[in-house]
Amino acid sequence: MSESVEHPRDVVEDEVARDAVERILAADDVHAGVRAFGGRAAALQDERTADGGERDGEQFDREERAALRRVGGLSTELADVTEVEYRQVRLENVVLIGVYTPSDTLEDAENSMRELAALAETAGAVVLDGLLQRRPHPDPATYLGRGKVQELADVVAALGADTVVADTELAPSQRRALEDAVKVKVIDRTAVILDIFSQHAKSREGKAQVELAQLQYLLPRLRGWGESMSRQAGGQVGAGNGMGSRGPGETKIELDRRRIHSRMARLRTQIKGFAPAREAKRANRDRYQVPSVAIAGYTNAGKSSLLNRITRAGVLVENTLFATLDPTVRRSRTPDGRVFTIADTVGFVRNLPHQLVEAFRSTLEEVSASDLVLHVVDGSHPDPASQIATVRDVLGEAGARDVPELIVFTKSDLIDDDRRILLRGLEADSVFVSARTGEGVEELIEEIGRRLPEPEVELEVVIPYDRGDLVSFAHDRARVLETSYDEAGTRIRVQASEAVAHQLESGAATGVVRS
Ligand SMILES: Nc1nc2c(ncn2[C@@H]2O[C@H](COP(=O)(O)OP(=O)(O)OP(=O)(O)O)[C@@H](O)[C@H]2O)c(=O)[nH]1
Ligand SMILES: [Mg+2]
Repeated sequence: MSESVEHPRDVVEDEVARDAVERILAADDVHAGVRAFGGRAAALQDERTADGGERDGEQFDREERAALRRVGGLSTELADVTEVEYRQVRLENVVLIGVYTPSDTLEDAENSMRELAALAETAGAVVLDGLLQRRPHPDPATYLGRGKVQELADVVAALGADTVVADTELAPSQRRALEDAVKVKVIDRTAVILDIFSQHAKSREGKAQVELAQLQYLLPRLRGWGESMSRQAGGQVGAGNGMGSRGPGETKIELDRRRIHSRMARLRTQIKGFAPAREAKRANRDRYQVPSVAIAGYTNAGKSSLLNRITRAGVLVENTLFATLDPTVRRSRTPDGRVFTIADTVGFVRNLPHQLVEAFRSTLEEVSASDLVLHVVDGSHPDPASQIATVRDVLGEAGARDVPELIVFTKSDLIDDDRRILLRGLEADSVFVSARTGEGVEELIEEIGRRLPEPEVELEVVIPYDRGDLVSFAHDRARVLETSYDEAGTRIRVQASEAVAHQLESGAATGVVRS
């Protein structure tokens, strides 16, 4: 049911959209209180490195002044917004909105908006503009202040946008009120993230997890034309009495609700059904006590690239958010020859919808069962500290708080020495690597070796020549220190876990020496 939607990005269309922004930015009307961004999608690697992302106050002012410039005659008629299109958000030309409170700095608010732009683009949208309002707190009824909502409606009409995206999770009633005022579809950050996940989910388990999260999100947001009637009915919804309190629209919603509930129940059962396969794999690793490393980190941090560097595994690397949704587990070795598994995981993002954390819990548990978390941080990101905090929050929620963590600043090819010093100050116990140039990767693997549990048994055995399988087993699961060839078979000296040692002993010809 969660088929992915293709959003072919037409270059020409993109240009036209940017033209519209240029045109609007060229004007200089003065409006205070709402800020706008020209900076696009700063969370995406190439955008940032391409234009350096630098802007001074003057540029910012210009944007601010231009933000609410009105262009007449371009309006999008609202035909029908009676239902939430949750599964295929079908974002097209969007305007982003955000509120920042006095406790947020402007810089944070901007970073968050740029990230929202990157998310919207990843979902397939073209971002036309972004508006920020400073307020003591978001308006409970309309998110932005009432006056600003009208200005937003004007901007939307002027730009010909068809969707507004709010940088928050809107209450269902806020979304409705905004939609009524702005006359185009309004969605929130959560819906965008869910949309990206549904486009990127590949495995059956991933798809089921995302669909469950989408349905959970949708449930309180069902809307039909019966909704206004139930509002008129003055809180009698669901009481089932009184004429007019149960229009046909509401009946349909009831029906939808029931269908959603039963679908969710089925998905939960299905997801539970996937657990045994994963547990079997994990149990097999556990049996021979193969140490496990999990790579975790913010989305687009460079996790898959690093895994590729470490294992040459050919994992999908993409300059897009949430490229990886299905955990990949590979094997690698420490420099002294010990085997460990290393797993890639789904990226995190601030305000990761809690429905998703819930739905991906089983996947995240993989992390909590590991011996070491490589917490990968994009060293070139403008705000690594808050990314680190976000990732630690989610790891905590997933029960991985007690797993030893190694901070890995990646993309070191993009940062200078000052930046290194700054990052080192942030996290003293960290390593720097570049998946692109390979810098620091060997040191990282050495560090992994130092931090993984040591095998406890040293053993010398002679394995008969007809048991080649046991010799390769030893190479696979243990650290082979010495090999020589006797008449009776292959003599090897290994360091191994108890379970592996036991296996080797049982197949050995003679001369088992334990130390
Ligand atoms: N310059 C540079 N770019 C890098 C480096 N590592 C990764 N990248 C780029 O960063 C982008 C994201 O890399 P991924 O490895 O897909 O990141 P990820 O953390 O797996 O991302 P998700 O799976 O989407 O959460 C890609 O465009 C990479 O080419 C690096 O060391 N240096
Ligand atoms: Mg990835």
